[in-house]
Amino acid sequence: MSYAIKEMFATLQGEGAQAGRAAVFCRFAGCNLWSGREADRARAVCRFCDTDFVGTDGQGGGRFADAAALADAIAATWPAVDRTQAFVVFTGGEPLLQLDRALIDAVHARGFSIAIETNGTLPVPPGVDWICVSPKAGADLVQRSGQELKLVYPQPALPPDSVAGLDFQQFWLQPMDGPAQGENIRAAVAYCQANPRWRLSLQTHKLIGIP
Ligand SMILES: C[S@@+](CC[C@H](N)C(=O)[O-])C[C@H]1O[C@@H](n2cnc3c(N)ncnc32)[C@H](O)[C@@H]1O
Ligand SMILES: Nc1nc2[nH]cc(C(=O)O)c2c(=O)[nH]1
Ligand code: SF4
Ligand SMILES: [Mg+2]
Repeated sequence: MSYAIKEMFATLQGEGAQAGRAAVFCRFAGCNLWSGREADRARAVCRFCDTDFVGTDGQGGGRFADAAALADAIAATWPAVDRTQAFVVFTGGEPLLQLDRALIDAVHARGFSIAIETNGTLPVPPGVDWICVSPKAGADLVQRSGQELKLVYPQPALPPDSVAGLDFQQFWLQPMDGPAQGENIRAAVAYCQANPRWRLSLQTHKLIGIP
């Protein structure tokens, strides 16, 4: 199968439990909860997205003919000589529209540990080493287990309590970026203080101006 990639770049994971870790980000094109067009945002299921995932025109993006071609490009993007910590984050868009066993195996064969950022509406195939699910109000949650659950906050129709019983090791609240960001940060801090099972995830890459 071929893969449509919006962009691919080396950076640090900015969010959640792995924040600060060197990573290759591989951003798949397309999502099942929004077309990515601003004209459709107001009637999308997911309306607060901070990401351009349309097309294949970003840095390091393109169409990759097969798993070996994409895995080679990921390996070539890893920034360090030391490959023992090689780490790729599959994101998007929604990576589970395209990520398959062939790609997981090809990336593992090149020595990478694999993380995924997903909205949880599709099952994660076996072999992914670190599953981060970020559930969305109004979308059915299919992937109900993993390493971290990262809830963008607030989503009035999806309170933290409603997902706190799922089978994850860690629970994160990530303040929604947008016009109310300041207020959302304050509300998330207050929620974490009152409910210590939840931790605050800041989007640290935005704070320091890296991708
Ligand atoms: C762009 S999404 C791509 C992966 C997948 N579609 C998902 O939603 O998890 C990557 C991460 O950014 C989060 N995110 C998207 N828009 C955001 C916003 N406005 N503020 C804070 N986090 C946001 C998502 O919830 C997800 O955890
Ligand atoms: N540095 C950095 N960390 C991230 N963590 C999750 C991201 C995403 O868009 O999925 C992201 C991103 O876009 N950049
Ligand atoms: S599900 Fe993820 S990629 Fe899709 S619109 Fe929402 S935040 Fe953006
Ligand atoms: Mg992002």
